[in-house]
Amino acid sequence: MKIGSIIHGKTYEDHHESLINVVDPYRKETIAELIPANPDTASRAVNDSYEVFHETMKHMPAYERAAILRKAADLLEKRRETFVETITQEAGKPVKHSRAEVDRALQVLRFASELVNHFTGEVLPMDAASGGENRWGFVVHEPLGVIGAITPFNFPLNLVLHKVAPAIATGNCVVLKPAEKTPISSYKLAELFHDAGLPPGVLNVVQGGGEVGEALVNHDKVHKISFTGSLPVGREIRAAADLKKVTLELGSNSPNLIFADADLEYAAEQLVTGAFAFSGQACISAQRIYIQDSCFEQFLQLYKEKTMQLTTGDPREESTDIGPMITEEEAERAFTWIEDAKAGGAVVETGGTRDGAVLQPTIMTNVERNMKVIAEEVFAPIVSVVPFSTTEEAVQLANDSIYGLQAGVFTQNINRALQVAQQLEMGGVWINEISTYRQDNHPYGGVKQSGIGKEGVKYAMEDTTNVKFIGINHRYSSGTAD
Ligand SMILES: NC(=O)c1ccc[n+]([C@@H]2O[C@H](COP(=O)([O-])OP(=O)(O)OC[C@H]3O[C@@H](n4cnc5c(N)ncnc54)[C@H](O)[C@@H]3O)[C@@H](O)[C@H]2O)c1
Ligand SMILES: O=C[C@H](O)CS(=O)(=O)O
Repeated sequence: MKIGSIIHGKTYEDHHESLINVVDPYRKETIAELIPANPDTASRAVNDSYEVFHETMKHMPAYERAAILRKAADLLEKRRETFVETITQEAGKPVKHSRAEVDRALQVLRFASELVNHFTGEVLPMDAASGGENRWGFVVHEPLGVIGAITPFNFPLNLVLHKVAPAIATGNCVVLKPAEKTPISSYKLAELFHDAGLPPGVLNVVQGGGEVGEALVNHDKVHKISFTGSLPVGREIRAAADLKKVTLELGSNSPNLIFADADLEYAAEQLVTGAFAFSGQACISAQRIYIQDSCFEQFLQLYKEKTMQLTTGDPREESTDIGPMITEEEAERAFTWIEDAKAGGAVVETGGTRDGAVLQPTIMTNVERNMKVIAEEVFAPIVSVVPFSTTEEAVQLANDSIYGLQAGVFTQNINRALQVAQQLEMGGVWINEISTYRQDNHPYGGVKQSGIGKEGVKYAMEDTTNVKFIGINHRYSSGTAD
């Protein structure tokens, strides 16, 4: 299967000397060949979306946009298993987690279709200012135009839809550049939108690696870049984007704080999923667990027992909890971080071994604050368990990071929970829930070096519009527009 860029509903198969192999990370078989867009193709995709925006999309009424998004959701429901298989094949994601991703993607489309008809501006009380009598003021949201969406490998459907659905909902066109390791979901999604009645050119897809992403960032007809991916690439994009609007959804080393009064059994159970689902390759994966010292041993024991029950193997099997990482190189990189930490005195409580791209779920203790496994985004099934004594110390340890995306706090004391939630330097805090839990309707996006801007359907919709003010002096307004 060859996968090319999709422009105005047509697949482009540019002549290109170096095709990119899309590899099933578990079977290590090539499942598709990606034809990278050359600079002309990337530019053609943007120019086409720009024309379609001015000729069609900016005039499309809300009810039509809502209907297309609703139809897309219905089609996704019908094609659910195809997308589940695709995600499992291209990302190596265990099938039960792929199913959860598709179900969330469905909700993203439904939230977007419902919000379209309720997305309002406001009327301002202009006479709040002295001299403002006889005036009305309106705030309206206008679509930005063409949005360049650049996405990562780990949620190849849902994180794409977090950009595409809100942008369509507010009347924009999108040129999407999916991750080159997992481009098939996006290819199928473009087909799905076409079948749902989205006019050609509203969603164009350009295939390839970083250089194709750069072409979008540098194109003067792209009005906004919405990027999800790593911090180094996010930095480059921010620097190159000049005056374009940007949303950057970047990395994290998410902390989870467990106080002695918490339900330890529950916390341990949740944190097995929180740290190890999809081999820790989620930006809000639980990477740091801070546990009050009086119950450190009890928690660690429980946590180890539960972790050792995880089933490793073929991601196509329903019983598999842990499949491969995205590549063997990534598994090797994470493995060397474990070895480095061990050399510095850290202890592997369970796991710590690698077979090809499969890294066993690994719990570490005795980890020092500057070791990579805790200080950097590990993006692998590795979690560090660290004791604390006071609330103040727990907050200080959790905030000791360049990142601030999402955290979990486990305690039965609501006053403490709220106090800690306020003190954590995070985009989001969950109480009695893991950092890794996300619903697609809440605001989501980090502080510090975890990013800029928010997603979560309604919040992403706001970020895909220009806020325009229109005022009227109604004492002197008369006549008709033409
Ligand atoms: N905050 C979030 O919501 C969130 C969600 C998922 C993943 N992530 C982050 O994504 C990272 C893992 O994903 P990844 O390995 O695919 O990330 P990545 O940064 O390597 O790649 C992301 C995308 O950027 C493109 N790209 C690479 N270089 C580029 C450049 N110079 N200009 C423009 N585009 C470029 C890639 O081709 C890909 O499509 C982790 O750091 C993870 O935390 C964040
Ligand atoms: O990888 C980070 C993602 O934001 C995870 S999720 O799709 O939002 O759960």
